[in-house]
Amino acid sequence: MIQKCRECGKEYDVDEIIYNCECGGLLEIKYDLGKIKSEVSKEKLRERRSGVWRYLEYLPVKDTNKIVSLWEGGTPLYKCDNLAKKLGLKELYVKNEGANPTGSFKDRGMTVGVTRANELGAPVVGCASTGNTSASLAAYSARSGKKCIVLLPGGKVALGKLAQAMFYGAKVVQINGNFDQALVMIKNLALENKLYLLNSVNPFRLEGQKTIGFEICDQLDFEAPSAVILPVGNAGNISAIWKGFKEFKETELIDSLPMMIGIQAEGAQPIVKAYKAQKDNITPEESPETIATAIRIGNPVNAVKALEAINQSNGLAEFVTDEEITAAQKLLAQTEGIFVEPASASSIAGLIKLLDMGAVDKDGKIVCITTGNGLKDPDAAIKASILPSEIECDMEVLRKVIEE
Ligand SMILES: Cc1ncc(COP(=O)(O)O)c(C=O)c1O
Ligand SMILES: N[C@@H](CCOP(=O)(O)O)C(=O)O
Repeated sequence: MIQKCRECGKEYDVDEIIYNCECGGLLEIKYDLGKIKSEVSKEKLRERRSGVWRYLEYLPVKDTNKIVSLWEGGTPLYKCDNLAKKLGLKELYVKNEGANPTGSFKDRGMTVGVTRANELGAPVVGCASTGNTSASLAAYSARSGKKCIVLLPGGKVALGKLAQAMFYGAKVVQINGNFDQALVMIKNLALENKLYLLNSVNPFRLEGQKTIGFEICDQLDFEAPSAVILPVGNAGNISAIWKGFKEFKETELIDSLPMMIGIQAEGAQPIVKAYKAQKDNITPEESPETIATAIRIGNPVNAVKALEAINQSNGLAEFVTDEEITAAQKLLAQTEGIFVEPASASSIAGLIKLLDMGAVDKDGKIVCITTGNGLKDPDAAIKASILPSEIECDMEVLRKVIEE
């Protein structure tokens, strides 16, 4: 197991704390997949409890006694027949990552990332965040007795996420700036050795997130879906999940790969623009804006990897409007009983848009990933709801109201 630069191929020992190669390229964890193939089998994996650590052989951990876990992963893959019928689809699934311990997919990354911090003996961890990364890191650092510092874009973090980061005991600092600026600042602190950085520039964290791909295949009886649709912000998740699918295929646990479809919000779509212009890197957006605050990101650090995942998989990238996001959020809640935060609903909004454009095969096996729980952002949900009627304690009035 080594850290390897995706750009120049330079290799680094796994114990070296480094976030970018000296050439500036992003790092990836590489394994001896031949060895893993000889060690794992579908049956062996199935004997273990579901969750991130079911896939231990594929994870960069040396000392299992150092694992920091809140039982993350093992999230439901709902077959959504009501929604499928409405949209004219044969087979639609929602992989609901909102069911993780802190309510988002970030927990999969943090169990591995904070375990790495534990192995390295790092006493302080930190991140910049639009909300979920901070909520998750705060929880895992509490569990492992580490100090946690989070940098947030002031006034742009959903209430539930802010409450989580504060309540788990992190030192929360809000900047008068956006997420992209916060990430530059916290990375500077990491380079000054003030903390161990656990944003998605950290390749160990992303290894945990690739288990979403493993788990989808596992839940589909070791078959890959035809398409996976997910929201894209800093773009670590789509890259990680694609890596997961490829590793499962290389170790012969699946025999095909899905199209990776990334969805961004209209006001924060650097990857969509680059994809449509057939470029392999983005032009950063200076003032990203969307109701889906989790993906309000203009300069995604993993953009190159995400574009590669999309292109390698014959996938695509599309944007959706805030109105389409809110409509999809409601539709999913009211047809399937699944309450997700706005960013997550962009996967459903994207699916609807792509179906209208004829860009998705209606007969395929489609998986939409919903990345965060609806309770994270109560303001957005309440704004989009019909408010309760208020009445006196009078049965006559009540009867009238319920008939309206
Ligand atoms: C709920 C939610 N969905 C999607 C994303 C986007 O994930 P990524 O940054 O890995 O692209 C994030 C965070 O970025 C998020 O918090
Ligand atoms: N949506 C993210 C943004 C940060 O992304 P990361 O994957 O680099 O941590 C968040 O929840 O903060």
